[in-house]
Amino acid sequence: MEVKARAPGKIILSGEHAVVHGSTAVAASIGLCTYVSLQVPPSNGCPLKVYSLSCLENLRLIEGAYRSLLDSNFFGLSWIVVYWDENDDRLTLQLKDMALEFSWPIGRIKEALSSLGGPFPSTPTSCSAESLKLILALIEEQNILEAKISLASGVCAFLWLYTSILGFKPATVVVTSDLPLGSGLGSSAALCVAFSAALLACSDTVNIDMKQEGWLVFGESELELLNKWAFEGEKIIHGKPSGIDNTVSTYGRGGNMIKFRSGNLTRIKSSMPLKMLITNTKVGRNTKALVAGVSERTLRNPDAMSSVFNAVDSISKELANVIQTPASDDLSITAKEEKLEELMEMNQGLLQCMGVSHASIETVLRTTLKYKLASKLTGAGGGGCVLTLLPTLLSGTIVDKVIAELESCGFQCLIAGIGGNGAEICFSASS
Ligand SMILES: Nc1ncnc2c1ncn2[C@@H]1O[C@H](COP(=O)(O)OP(=O)(O)O)[C@@H](O)[C@H]1O
Ligand SMILES: C[C@@](O)(CCOP(=O)(O)O)CC(=O)O
Ligand SMILES: [Mg+2]
Repeated sequence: MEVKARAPGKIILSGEHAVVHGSTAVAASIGLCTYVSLQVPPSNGCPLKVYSLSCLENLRLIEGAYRSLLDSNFFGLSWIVVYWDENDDRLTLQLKDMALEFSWPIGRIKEALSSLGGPFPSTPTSCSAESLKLILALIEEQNILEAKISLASGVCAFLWLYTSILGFKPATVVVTSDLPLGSGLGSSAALCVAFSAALLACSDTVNIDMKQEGWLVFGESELELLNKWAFEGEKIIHGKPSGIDNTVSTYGRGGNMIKFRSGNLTRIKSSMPLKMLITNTKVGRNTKALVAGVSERTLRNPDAMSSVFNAVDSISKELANVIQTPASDDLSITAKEEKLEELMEMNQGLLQCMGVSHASIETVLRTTLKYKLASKLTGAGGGGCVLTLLPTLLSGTIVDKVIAELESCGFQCLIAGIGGNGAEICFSASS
């Protein structure tokens, strides 16, 4: 059986970092997703597939399934039934975009992690420091290249989610993504949401008709469970996440945005067309380190930082109001856009106070300001992506000029659809 899951990335229009400290933030999903395919073989001893001898070539497609071949003669033709062999049971994770594969014999995972007691799919549980150590030991055995060591946290999150939700079943899991990694567009959360969605869909906890075709959405209670598991994965990657990224990636729906504060979401409907240019500075950074940096600054300057976080809270609430309030004779779309630009600039100033801007971000701000366009970083900052509001009346020529100038600095620009769908799953018979 194969289950596929997809989960979108996000942009934060206001409130990143401050949201970790209890302020309101406003975010929306974008039309770039992470995809997970999970292939689980049938339980041991069950025939995996029946082939006619003329299709024997196809057997080569099934790695490691040769040992228990059973010859039979069925309706006068020669057929071969292929059984899954327990000794070949492996858990394999392929990170396609990085051309990386991790693979462990199930016996080895059991030996290392059975003390953790999984599976407990309906009880989202945090990965303790001791459990993390055991998981890291399994990853170290795979000799991950130094240059790709930052991926280890994603693999840890995978092993924790996998063994907690499905236990010690063999499977092949393949990950691909449209999202740039470590750029502020929420690739870590999209990964955890897509993993959790695929795993829960395969578990006995979630009641879903596997015969339905096309992309499916979980019901509300399953979405809540999915979001909680994804948050546990995000904790392994971010250290101290607010939960906004996994919430947006789980619950995004039909043009909605999300207002988020202290774990609670309010869906908000935008009453205006919102077009954002996303500029990826391509300066790599790590959310965990940036979030920890803001917490350290807060410990050193509690009163000043509390004022900064309060100011961000007011900006996010105001921004949500502007987005929701319909345009009228008294409040034109242009006036609303000017208000948004001002709020974005104020938020960016406060992000600088938190110490998460970067020279490359400042270059984007200066470049877009030449065209009278307002910008702010999105996500954790320290490099990564910057948002620029593209007002409705802005000519296509200006947009082209800004993009050309930004790209001449070595940055990469894209205009993504805002407010797409959240997590979805799809079943298919394994090929
Ligand atoms: N498609 C993916 N494949 C492997 N790891 C991923 C993938 N997407 C995200 N990750 C993990 O998430 C980390 C990036 O997360 P983070 O620093 O929070 O940045 P962001 O969430 O903004 O992209 C990566 O270093 C990796 O561990
Ligand atoms: C900085 C923060 O507000 C957002 C981080 O987003 P990203 O991982 O940079 O996409 C952290 C969080 O809310 O968990
Ligand atoms: Mg992240």
